[in-house]
Amino acid sequence: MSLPVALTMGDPAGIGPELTWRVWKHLRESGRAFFWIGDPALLGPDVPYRVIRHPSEAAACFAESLPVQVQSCPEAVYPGRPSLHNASAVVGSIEKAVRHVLAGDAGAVVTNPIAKHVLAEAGFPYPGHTEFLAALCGTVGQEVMMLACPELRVTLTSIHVSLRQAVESLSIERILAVSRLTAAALRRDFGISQPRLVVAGLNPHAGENGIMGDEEIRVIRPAVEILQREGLEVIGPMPPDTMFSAAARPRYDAAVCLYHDQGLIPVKTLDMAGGVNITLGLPIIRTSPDHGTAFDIAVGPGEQGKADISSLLSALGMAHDMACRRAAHDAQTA
Ligand SMILES: NC(=O)C1=CN([C@@H]2O[C@H](COP(=O)(O)OP(=O)(O)OC[C@H]3O[C@@H](n4cnc5c(N)ncnc54)[C@H](O)[C@@H]3O)[C@@H](O)[C@H]2O)C=CC1
Ligand SMILES: NCC(=O)COP(=O)(O)O
Repeated sequence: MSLPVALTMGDPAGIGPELTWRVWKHLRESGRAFFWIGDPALLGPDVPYRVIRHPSEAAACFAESLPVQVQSCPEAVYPGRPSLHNASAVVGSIEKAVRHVLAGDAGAVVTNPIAKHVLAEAGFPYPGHTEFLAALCGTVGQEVMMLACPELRVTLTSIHVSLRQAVESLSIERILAVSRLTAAALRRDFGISQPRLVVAGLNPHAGENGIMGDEEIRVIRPAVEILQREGLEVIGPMPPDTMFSAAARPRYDAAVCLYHDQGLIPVKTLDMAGGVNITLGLPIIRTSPDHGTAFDIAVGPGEQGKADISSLLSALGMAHDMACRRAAHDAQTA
């Protein structure tokens, strides 16, 4: 990918600023340029940075300085103490990143973590990046959350809703839409020409023939059968307690899961450090680390604390790989 990646600020009181400069130090010789849309005051005096006006300036200075497009925080930032008054800057950074990618000036958006409850309290009407990005891209309703680590990929039929809402909103149509989108992304962005999916069950033992819940009979199995008739290699509903075992995982390329924690617990348990959050169903590429703001370990400007940079590194690497594969796929199918 020749275009630089746009990296957002995230919550300035979280670990995003520390991760950003440490990841830049790690990648500065790699040629995989990114620029940060954030407040330079958060970087500390020892991090060389260069203010850029346009993403096209990022690659040339990347080896020497962290390219920054300035997004100032209106209020002083205290590590671990998020402020409602900085919400506008957090949101502004995301908006700018998306604008750059939609304009063709950046190759992908990678987001640093935000605190959803803080933004909500400040009046932000979206439960997370995923829904906001869909709104910014004009693709509301098509967004799907994928979490991926080397051992496992999952996609979700519902995202930031209560468990009750996730179950109530489960439908044949939703499983079909998410499965089709997952298969398309595996082909286009992950280079898997014949994707194999598994759809999770919802109930213990996948319902045990209806004695422990009937969603498998009414909703999940009919959806799987439709997908199979379409020619997709898909199995399920599979009992959720065994489908993520080391023996089961090689049977599929992605698992379609029916609520947030059903998919995210196995990924984060297997690989909290290396997991990546990917938004499917957007016209742009977006990835993020799988973890949150980690306010409990956030440190001041330029300080190095306990934060593990692996997940942000994986997110940047994944964005780059997806862009390369997508370009090759699109060129082949054009
Ligand atoms: N993509 C995003 O913007 C995400 C945002 N969040 C937000 O983060 C906030 C805090 O959420 P939590 O559930 O506490 O999850 P969290 O991931 O921020 O923290 C959970 C635990 O993991 C540790 N941890 C997280 N990332 C780490 C890293 N890179 N290195 C070392 N330790 C790390 C933290 O110190 C904490 O003990 C919430 O407001 C939530 O909305 C959560 C997940 C994703
Ligand atoms: N648990 C993952 C998560 O909540 C991230 O959401 P988003 O901000 O990427 O939409």
